[in-house]
Amino acid sequence: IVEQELHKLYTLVYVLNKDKTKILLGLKKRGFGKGRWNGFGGKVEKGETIEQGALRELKEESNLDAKNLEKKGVIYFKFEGDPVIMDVHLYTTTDVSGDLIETDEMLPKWYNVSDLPYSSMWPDDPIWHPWFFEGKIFTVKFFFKADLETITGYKHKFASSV
Ligand SMILES: Nc1nc(SCCc2ccccc2)c2[nH]cnc2n1
Repeated sequence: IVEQELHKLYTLVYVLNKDKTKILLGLKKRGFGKGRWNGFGGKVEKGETIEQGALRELKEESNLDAKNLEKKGVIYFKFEGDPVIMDVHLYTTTDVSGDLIETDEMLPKWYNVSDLPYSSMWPDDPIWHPWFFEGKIFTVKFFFKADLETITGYKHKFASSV
């Protein structure tokens, strides 16, 4: 029998300053990824596009409105024992308005891109961040153990620049 893969859509938005020396991260205060610094994002809901979901999550979690989002790729996460693959659609923006606030989801903080708190971030981040900061557009799939900590493998592709 052909086993169908189950996918669930998510977004992840990174706000950078104009000269891309600083990046806005949020410390997740509850739920999935609690205790880790990350971009802003979450589930894409019924009736919204992926991009609308990204804008909504950024607003809900930081109070920032992004004028436009730049698509950087998709990161797929497969966790051992869980049939559902997470499709995390990755965006950046340098064009935001609104007053940054702490929400019950996220504690925001600006970091120098050269000095990110990787020991308190997801273990895959240092693997794909270099591609991301080099402006590459990529897809990458990570295989995790059920501990949400151990990466057993990954494979990636770069989008053709054409
Ligand atoms: N950087 C990063 N982000 C995520 S989830 C981001 C999307 C999300 C999903 C659910 C709630 C809020 C946000 C990761 N998962 C496994 N490694 C990971 N790395």
